[in-house]
Amino acid sequence: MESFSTVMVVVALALIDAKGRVLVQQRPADKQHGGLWEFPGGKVEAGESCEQAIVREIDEELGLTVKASALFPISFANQVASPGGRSIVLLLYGAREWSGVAVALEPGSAVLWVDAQQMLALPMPPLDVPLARAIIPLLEGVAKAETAS
Ligand SMILES: Nc1nc2c([nH]c(=O)n2[C@@H]2O[C@H](COP(=O)(O)OP(=O)(O)OP(=O)(O)O)[C@@H](O)[C@H]2O)c(=O)[nH]1
Repeated sequence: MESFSTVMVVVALALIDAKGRVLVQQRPADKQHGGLWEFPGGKVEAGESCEQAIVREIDEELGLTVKASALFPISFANQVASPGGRSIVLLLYGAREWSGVAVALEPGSAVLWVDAQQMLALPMPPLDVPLARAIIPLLEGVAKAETAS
C-alpha cells in the first residue's frame, strides 16, 4: 500500500547582497504569525522540487527572478506535530545572485534589507529564529570582505 508523508515541507530563501545584508519579509497582520519577519518562501506544492518552489515563491512574493542554479542549502529547522497534527520542516536556501528589485507584492506585507544585528532584533516565527542564527557567519563574512576592499 502506498503511504504519504505527513510532513509539510516549507522552503525559504536568504537573499544575501554585496553589503552583507539579507532580505526579510513581514507577514500580513491577518495571517498566522502576522506582523513577524520571516525569510521569503512558502509551501512546496505537489509535483514541485524544493528549488522550483523557491523560484516560484520569490517571483510571486517579491517579483524577483532567481535561478535554481544560484541556490545553495544553508540549514533547516523542524517542528514536531502535536498528536494528529502535521509536522513542518523549513529548509533555508541562500542566493547571492538574482535579478530585479524586491517589492512586497502580497497585500499587507513588507520587505526590508537588514544586517546581522538588525535581523536578530526583529520578531520572527519560531522556525525562522534558528535559521537567522545560521546565516550570521555568511552575512558577517561578506561585510568583512566589503570593509577590507
Ligand atoms: N516561515 C515559517 N513558517 C511557519 C512557521 N511555523 C509555521 O507553522 N509556519 C507555516 O508554514 C507555512 C508557510 O507557507 P506559506 O508562507 O506559503 O503560507 P502562507 O500562510 O503565507 O500562505 P497560504 O495562504 O498559502 O497558507 C505557513 O502555513 C506558516 O504559517 C515558522 O516558524 N516559520
